[in-house]
Amino acid sequence: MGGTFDPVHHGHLVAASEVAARFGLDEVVFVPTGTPSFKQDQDVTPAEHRYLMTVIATASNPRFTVSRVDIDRGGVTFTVDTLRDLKAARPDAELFFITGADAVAQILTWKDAQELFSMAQFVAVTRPGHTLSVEGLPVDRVHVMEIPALAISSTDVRARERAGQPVWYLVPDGVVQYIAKHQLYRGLS
Ligand SMILES: Nc1ncnc2c1ncn2[C@@H]1O[C@H](COP(=O)(O)OP(=O)(O)OP(=O)(O)O)[C@@H](O)[C@H]1O
Ligand SMILES: O=C(O)c1ccc[n+]([C@@H]2O[C@H](COP(=O)([O-])O)[C@@H](O)[C@H]2O)c1
Repeated sequence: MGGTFDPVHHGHLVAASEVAARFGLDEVVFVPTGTPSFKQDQDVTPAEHRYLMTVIATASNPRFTVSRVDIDRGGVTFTVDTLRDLKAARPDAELFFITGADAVAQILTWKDAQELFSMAQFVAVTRPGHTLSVEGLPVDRVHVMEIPALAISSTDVRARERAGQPVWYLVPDGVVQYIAKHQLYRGLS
């Protein structure tokens, strides 16, 4: 599952769990972006914080792991590189790339877009207020999956932190504590 995870929240975790159940996946690898390609105009929290929060959030699920490939590669993150690195590490695996329908809606503008569809199947998870137009996308390689309505976003979590509002139960307890310990999101949008 690819995302900026700034921070990871229960919407991401429910989505990963639902997709794993629907497609019978052995493992869901959370891959926090290095420098997200479409968020270069935004302040993004340093990758090590996003990575550690994702490790904390997924630690209790034996099928959830976290990969550093996008962080360690450095530079702007492109999914074509993510998939190449994951495939190199697991040559026999059939890959499903999970991310939000809002992101998949723009997939034709991603780097090496046509190549992507031969490297993995794509699962676009929807959340309240986001739908996906599948026009122009190969229907046998892109699956849309509705996730039980969890209107949680990282943007909202950051805004709540900034405003001194609680984020308990929107993100895992360990992530609440990590945010407080490192005083994240006090000055970010
Ligand atoms: N509550 C949710 N339900 C289903 N999918 C979600 C939910 N929140 C995020 N996603 C999807 O997960 C993918 C990766 O998430 P990302 O790290 O960008 O989180 P986000 O909450 O969308 O962040 P931000 O608000 O900062 O844009 C996104 O493409 C997004 O659409
Ligand atoms: O490869 C690309 O060109 C590309 C462009 C935009 C987004 N992505 C990927 O889509 C996923 C969701 O991105 P984001 O910015 O919504 O967190 C994440 O894994 C990104 O690396 C990939």
